[in-house]
Amino acid sequence: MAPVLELADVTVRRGTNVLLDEVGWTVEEGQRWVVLGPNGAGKTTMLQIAATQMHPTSGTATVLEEVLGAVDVFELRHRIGYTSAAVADRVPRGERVLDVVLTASYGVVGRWREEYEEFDESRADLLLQLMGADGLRDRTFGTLSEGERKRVLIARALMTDPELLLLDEPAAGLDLGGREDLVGNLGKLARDPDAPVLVLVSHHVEEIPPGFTHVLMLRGGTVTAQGPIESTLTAQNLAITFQMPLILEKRDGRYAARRSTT
Ligand SMILES: Nc1ncnc2c1ncn2[C@@H]1O[C@H](COP(=O)(O)OP(=O)(O)OP(=O)(O)O)[C@@H](O)[C@H]1O
Repeated sequence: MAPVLELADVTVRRGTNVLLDEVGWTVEEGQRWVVLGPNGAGKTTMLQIAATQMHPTSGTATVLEEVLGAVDVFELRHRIGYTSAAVADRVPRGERVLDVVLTASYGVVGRWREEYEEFDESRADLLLQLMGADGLRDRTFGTLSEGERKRVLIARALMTDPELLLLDEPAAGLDLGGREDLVGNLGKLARDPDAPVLVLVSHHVEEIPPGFTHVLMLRGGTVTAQGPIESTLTAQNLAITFQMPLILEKRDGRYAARRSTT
């Protein structure tokens, strides 16, 4: 089966800055990836390429078997669910939550004159329910807490029944309870064989939901480690990535890391 996502020697340059440096990465059907790295590592840039929001300066990015630069990205975007701080910023604050989810069907933010079927509304309601946000459907987006917004945006990202779901720091800004709820929901999604291929960007190993299968670590635009999570998510690889001696623990499918003082 062809990979869902394939980056080959992908480099992104802005002026003299190298945001990504000859990155190679292959994501296959059924896999659930976490992308870890410190601030400024290039995680968002990598996800923007996967989401077809950015093209590489050099190298080849193939998303859902289509090569970026040789395809109508607007058609391709329909097959990709994507949440990020930038997506959240584009949602009008006065937009009704149900419409935030519904409008994904047209790839727009802000409901205007599009027509929706009853089926679309039922699906949006179901997804809000799946994310534990069904009580919010008639609220406006601007009145939601940070955690509630994240849930709504993941429901939105799932609306088109995507083949690839890209989540850029979905737990950022959440309190402990909110993070645990989110990790629980993403863990359920990770274990669902019908769920899309998942890629989650995070700074923290504590945010990795159980069921995630692979990890890619990035520092300064360069991949420091990648592969199956069991063998690749090690204290040594984390220490190289975060440039700090670290202790890594795993318990009940969850990870925790802290600085080593020895
Ligand atoms: N347009 C640009 N011009 C110059 N440098 C840029 C530009 N966009 C991003 N960068 C730099 O590229 C690097 C990678 O940015 P990116 O947002 O991909 O990192 P990140 O790993 O997602 O970081 P964070 O964890 O802080 O969100 C950063 O140092 C950033 O300052």
